[in-house]
Amino acid sequence: GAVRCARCVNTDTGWSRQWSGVSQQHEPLSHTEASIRETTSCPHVIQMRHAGSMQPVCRRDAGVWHQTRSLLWKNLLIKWRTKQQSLQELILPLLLLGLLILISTLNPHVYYGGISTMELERDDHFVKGVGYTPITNITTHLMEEVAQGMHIDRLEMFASEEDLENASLYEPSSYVGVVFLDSSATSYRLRFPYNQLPQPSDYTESFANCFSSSVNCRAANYWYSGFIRLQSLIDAAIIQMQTKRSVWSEMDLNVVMMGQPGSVEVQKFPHALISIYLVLAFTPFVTFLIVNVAAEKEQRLKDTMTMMGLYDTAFWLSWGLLYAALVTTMSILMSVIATYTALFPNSDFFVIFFLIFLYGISSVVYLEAQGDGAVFSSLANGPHPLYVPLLMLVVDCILYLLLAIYLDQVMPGEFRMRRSLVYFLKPSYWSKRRKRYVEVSSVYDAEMKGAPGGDESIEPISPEFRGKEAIRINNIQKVYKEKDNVVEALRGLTFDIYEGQITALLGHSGAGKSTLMNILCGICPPTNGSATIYGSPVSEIADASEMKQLVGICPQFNIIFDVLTVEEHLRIFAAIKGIPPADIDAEVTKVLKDLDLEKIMTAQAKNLSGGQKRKLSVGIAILGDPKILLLDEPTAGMDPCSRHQVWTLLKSRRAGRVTVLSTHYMDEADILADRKAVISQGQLKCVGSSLYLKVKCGVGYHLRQVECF
Ligand SMILES: Nc1ncnc2c1ncn2[C@@H]1O[C@H](COP(=O)(O)OP(=O)(O)OP(=O)(O)O)[C@@H](O)[C@H]1O
Repeated sequence: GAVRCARCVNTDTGWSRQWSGVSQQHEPLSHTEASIRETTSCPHVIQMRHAGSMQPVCRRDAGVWHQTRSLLWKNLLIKWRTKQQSLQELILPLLLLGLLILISTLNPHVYYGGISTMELERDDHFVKGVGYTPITNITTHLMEEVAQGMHIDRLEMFASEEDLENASLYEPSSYVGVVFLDSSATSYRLRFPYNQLPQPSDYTESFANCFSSSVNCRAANYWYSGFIRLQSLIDAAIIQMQTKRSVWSEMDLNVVMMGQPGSVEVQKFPHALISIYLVLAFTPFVTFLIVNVAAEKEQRLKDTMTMMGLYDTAFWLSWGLLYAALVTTMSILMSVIATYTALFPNSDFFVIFFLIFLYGISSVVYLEAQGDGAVFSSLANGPHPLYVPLLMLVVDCILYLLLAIYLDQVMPGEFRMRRSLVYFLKPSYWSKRRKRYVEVSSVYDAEMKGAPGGDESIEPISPEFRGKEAIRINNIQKVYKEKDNVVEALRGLTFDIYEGQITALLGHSGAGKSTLMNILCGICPPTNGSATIYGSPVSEIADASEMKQLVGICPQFNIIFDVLTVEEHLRIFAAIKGIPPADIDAEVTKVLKDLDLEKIMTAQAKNLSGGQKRKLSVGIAILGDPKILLLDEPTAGMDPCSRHQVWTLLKSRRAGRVTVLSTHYMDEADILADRKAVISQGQLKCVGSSLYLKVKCGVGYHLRQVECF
């Protein structure tokens, strides 16, 4: 490692000092000095090999946690600066909770103390009149006996049950009927007014009255309505008739109501609302989280950050941790409020907190209904132990997280490489990738083997650049397929891009420049052909964080978070790129100075002009002084002064690096680029210096002289 590092420094001293991320010395070092210093501070080395030479590069290690911290800070800033949205997230659940508490207070639980076993008082004055049917000697005899025992005011006989019913209509509340069902009158039916006996539901619904007094207890109505007395008297009269022996005088009729422990009547309405409430309370969090994540995906910020070396884990963690903190805070607040008010007065704060936090409200309602509340003792006991929903909810959380990560990988959207459906089963996914040298055929190889160069459109490269093919593009084709439309964006491009040169891609709109850039960045895969960066296929760059850190990307669109300032952008992207925290200040200051962004460093991105936003995107690309710069129309929308600043910057860092930019401006390509590739309708027209292009393709200005007579 030491020897390789020394070579890496020898390639370009200044660049290597920054890449090692340790030495901040700016005065020139002799190669020997630099070698000694860098040897000790270069623990990581990537093997980058290309046709005939091998060039190791020190790599930075971003680290998931380092990135997560920066993104978390970014998310906090976004939340802070979009206060209105954040307030909605926090206030809505609390407002709803207030409403719920109000409803609970207006519908309080009813608490009943226990009742002891008691004998019901004798009271049989309810039966005023009794009618019976049919009229026979036996029934008349029986009912006369009964009437004596009941002290009934009126005893009437009816020919049919229908007549008896009609008569009862005049005295609906106290008229009782006895209907004998057989000739021996041993079987009979008692007809009592509906309001004098308990309904089947009274046993559960009106039980509460039994605690206040036995008179109001509907269950005791069998006694107080005279039902039991009448039944017993008829039975006694039948027995007497059958056995010729009076039993009524021997019967002592008493009713004892059994005692009952205390209970709580739970109001169903507020508790039904609680389940709905929890769903609603967390809805703003879910909504805004989706909005935030979707916005970053929609604006291709996530994909671009991924191409700059962002770990997916860091992205998900940064949002996940922020929202976990918000949900935790909200759950604590809700639990405190809920346990200290009428909502869950019997429950333990911590258990309620866990349940709210993990969304297990149904169990709380159940336990509150039992009068015990959700307490620690109910975690493992009872018919519905709480640990079951708690466990299920934890499993839910893990499952959803894994699902989010999986879907993000297999359905990444338009601007990222799609992984196979079973990518996690492949050993290559779990093993850390090392760069491999992949031989691709190229113009240069063909020349070296003595084969004729053939293609007149490609200017032969000067000898000092031979063996410095950093990017090799081999017969790349890209076809976009939409429903009925097939667009051939690139039709077999083959050329090399050299280290130490600035290469410009020129072409009209729709020529395929951005497509080629995206393929080189690894943002989209080619349909056919291959491209390699220092021998590594670009498809591997998407999987290799070390390689991503070699490449600085400025896509055609701006990589901008509206509410973050220029300086904050640079700091956050510096962390994503793995620049050590100690070096970030210096690196950010350098970029601000180089691009003259110091005056607007505290301005939020949404307030920048188009050209300023573009400058910021270029600044982000050059952060960390990457070995390879891929800039898609970097100066679009910039004023002449800013364009010059960018040109100067790119020229100053040309040596030892690979710079590729696409542009519409011929003057820009002329001034800046050592080599220009002209692309038209997805095909390469010409590659070479300005002079070569002028000679071969007639690119540039033509002066025609016409003689006039
Ligand atoms: N996602 C896409 N889906 C379908 N067609 C696309 C897509 N991206 C690009 N194209 C098509 O591919 C062709 C090349 O587009 P590309 O953006 O690469 O051109 P360009 O040279 O960068 O143009 P400009 O200079 O205007 O940016 C165009 O015809 C374009 O319509």
